[in-house]
Amino acid sequence: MPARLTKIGGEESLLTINNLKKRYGSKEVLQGVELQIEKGEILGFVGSNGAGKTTTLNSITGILEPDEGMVTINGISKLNRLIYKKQFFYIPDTINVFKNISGYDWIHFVLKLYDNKQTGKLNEFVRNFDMDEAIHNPMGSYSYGMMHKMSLIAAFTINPPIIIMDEPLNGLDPTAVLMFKLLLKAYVEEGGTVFFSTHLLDIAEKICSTVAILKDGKIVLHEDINNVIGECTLESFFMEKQANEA
Ligand SMILES: Nc1ncnc2c1ncn2[C@@H]1O[C@H](COP(=O)(O)OP(=O)(O)OP(=O)(O)O)[C@@H](O)[C@H]1O
Repeated sequence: MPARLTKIGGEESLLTINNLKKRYGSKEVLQGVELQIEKGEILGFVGSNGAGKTTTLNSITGILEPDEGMVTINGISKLNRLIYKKQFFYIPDTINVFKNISGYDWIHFVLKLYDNKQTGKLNEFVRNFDMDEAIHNPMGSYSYGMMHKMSLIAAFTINPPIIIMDEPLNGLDPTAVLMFKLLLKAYVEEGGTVFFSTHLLDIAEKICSTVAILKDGKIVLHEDINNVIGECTLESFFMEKQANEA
C-alpha cells in the first residue's frame, strides 16, 4: 500500500486513478494503479525503464484504452469525453504534429480546441522560450527541443486544471529548463496542478511537491517530497526503495 498524503477536508481529488490495468499480450504492465492528485500538487512520477509510466499517462489521457479502471479529473470521467479532454493538456514523449504548418498556426489550432479565445500570455511565453522567429517556420523544420518548447508554450497558454507531461525536460537547453521551472511555479501558484514522469531525480527533487514511484505496474509510494529527502537525495531514496521492493 503506497504512503498517502493527508488530505485536508473531504473534497474530491483533482485527478483520481482507480485500479488501472493494462495488458500487452501475456504481460500485465499496469496491475491496478491507484493514485490521487490534489489541486496544487507538482507530482514527479518516477520508475525504472519499462515500469509503466508512459502506459499510465497514455491511459489517463486517452491515447491508450486501459483494460480496467477508472480515471476522473475534476470529477469528470472519460465518458464525458469532450469535457474530460479540456481538463488537461498532455505533452507526450513523442510529439507528432502536422509538419507543414507553422508553430504559430498549430498553437492557434490547439487553442481553438480548448475554446481558448484569449491568447493570454502567448506572446510572452513565445519570447520566454526564444521561439519568436521559429514560430513562423513549418514545424517539420523544428528540432525535438523546439517541438517540446511549443508544447510547453501551448500548455501554459491554455492554463488547464492539470498539465500532464512525459519526460518534459527531454531536449530542452539549460535556458529553457530554467524557464520551464519558473513558468511551472507561476502556473501552480495561480491554481494549476502538474503530473509528470521523469528520470531526472535531481531536478525532480527541486521542483516537485510530491513524488510517486511506480514499480512493476503498481504505485509503491506517493509521498510529500520533504518526507522523502530529509537526510538523503531522491536518487538514493529511489535506489533503496527499488532494492527493498525487489
Ligand atoms: N505497444 C506495446 N506493445 C507491447 N508492449 C508494450 C507496448 N508499449 C509498452 N510496452 C511494454 O510495456 C512496459 C511499460 O512500458 P512503458 O513505456 O509504459 O514504460 P516506462 O515506465 O514509460 O519506461 P521508460 O522509462 O523506459 O520510458 C514495457 O515492458 C514495454 O516494453
